[in-house]
Formats: sequence, structure tokens, C-alpha cells
Amino acid sequence: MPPPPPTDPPPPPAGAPIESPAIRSTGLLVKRGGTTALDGLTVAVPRGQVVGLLGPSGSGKTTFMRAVVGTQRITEGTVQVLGSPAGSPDLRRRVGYLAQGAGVYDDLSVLENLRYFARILGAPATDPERVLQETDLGGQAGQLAGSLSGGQHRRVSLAVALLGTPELLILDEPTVGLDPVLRRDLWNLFATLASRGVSLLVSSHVMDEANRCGRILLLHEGRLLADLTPAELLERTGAPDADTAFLTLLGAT
Ligand SMILES: Nc1ncnc2c1ncn2[C@@H]1O[C@H](COP(=O)(O)OP(=O)(O)OP(=O)(O)O)[C@@H](O)[C@H]1O
Repeated sequence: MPPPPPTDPPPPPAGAPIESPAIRSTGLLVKRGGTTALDGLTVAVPRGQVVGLLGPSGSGKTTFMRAVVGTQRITEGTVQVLGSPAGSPDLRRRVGYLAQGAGVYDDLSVLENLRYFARILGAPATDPERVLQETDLGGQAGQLAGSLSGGQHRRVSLAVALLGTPELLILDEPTVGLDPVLRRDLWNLFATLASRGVSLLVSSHVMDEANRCGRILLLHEGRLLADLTPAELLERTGAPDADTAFLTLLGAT
């Protein structure tokens, strides 16, 4: 009998310590106004995977992402990103961030926007063309950003986040407003980037998208409800799909 073909190593079991994670937060407490947005969040995001950050509206996803990129004032705790404290100057070019409502210049064309941001980041001159193709915006290169559809506009912001080939991508709801074909294409792009070693943290409301992630972090009221693989999510809850599984977990708290 020939030996069985090599297979990928299995993902670490839930709760196993992760060596040298892309992101590690410890006891992260964030108060925004009178609200506790993150309530002592301790979590590790592994490298080289697509990690989904999921949870209901107001559960703290955006706040966590802001803490990771260093734009969120932290009340207590620490966040380490690629081995440095969040917000360190050396992380600026190593981390790409797609914020909710991320701004591009509406009075510049798509390509002009990308060239502008590439210059600021010191990205290679060939990068704008590359990210245009990756986000399927080649046909809109010369169009003013202000005249794009909502989904196209969102993809320009995503293209900006991809400039410079960052090691870590923080993408806050990148697939909002996109049709199913574009959503599928983007998740395929995320998987390709992860296979090249890029670490991705991707937030979503759409539980269905959990299935496209290597690992998922479920947030609820600023706390970590679960840290597991999509298969473990279904196994643990006995639910037929991610939506039902999440509702089951929420009901169990
Ligand atoms: N600028 C702010 N001032 C006060 N409270 C805020 C502010 N921004 C967010 N919050 C509160 O912090 C908590 C976490 O919000 P956050 O935006 O991180 O959640 P989210 O999971 O990203 O939600 P959504 O999916 O709706 O974007 C919520 O209770 C929210 O009301």
C-alpha cells in the first residue's frame, strides 16, 4: 500500500496556546462614552489564516479592530500586533486596515486614489495595477470614485488596504453591500492571501461567512463567547448552520 498523501496539519484545538500570534490582546478593557465596549478581552489571532470576527451589532468588533490598528484609546490591558505594541510606528506599513466607511477621494479617479495612497505608503509603483485586478476594479480605473456604486466604492477602500502587501489585514465588514458573486470572489482572494502567509482578521454580521474562515472569534457584549473552527462551531452546538449555531451559543450565555 502506498503511504497516504500528506495532509495539512489540523488546526490547533480551541483554547490551545498559539505561538507568536499575529494579534494578542490581554485583559483588554475599552470604555467608549458610558459604554463598556470591550470587557477584559483576552484573545490570540493566529498568523497566516483568515480569522472571522463575528458577533451581533454592538458586540465590540469595530472597537477591537480600532484597538489593533492603534486608533482606539484603551482603558486597561494590552494589545500586541506582529510582536509590537498596537499603534507602534513600525506597524504602519505592515498592517492594512479597511475601516467602516473608509474614505477615498471622490474627486479623484480610482487609479489616482490608488497611486496617491501607494505614494504615501511607499508601496511599489506597480501596486495600484495589482490591487485593481485583485479587487476586480480594472474596468473602473479611470472613473471618479464619487461616481461609483456602493459596492465598487467599498472595493476601492479594500484595494487601498491591500497596497504595500501588508503582513496583517484588518478588514471591517469588507463584504457589506456586495452581491453574492463579488462576495465569493473576495473570500477567495482572502484565502489566497492567507495561503501566501498573510494574516487576516475579517469582521462580518453574516454568519454564513463563518464557513469561509479558518477560525472564528465570536464576540458578545465585549466578551469572547467562542474561539473555534467553523466545524467545531457546528459540532459544539449540534446546529445545522452557522446562524443557528450562533443563536444557540447566545442562548446558552
Ligand atoms: N463613539 C462612541 N461613543 C460611545 N459609545 C460607542 C461609540 N462607538 C461605539 N460605541 C459603543 O461601543 C459598543 C461596541 O461598538 P462597536 O462599534 O465596537 O460594535 P460592533 O460589533 O462593531 O457593531 P456593528 O456590527 O454594528 O458595527 C456599542 O455598545 C456601541 O454603542
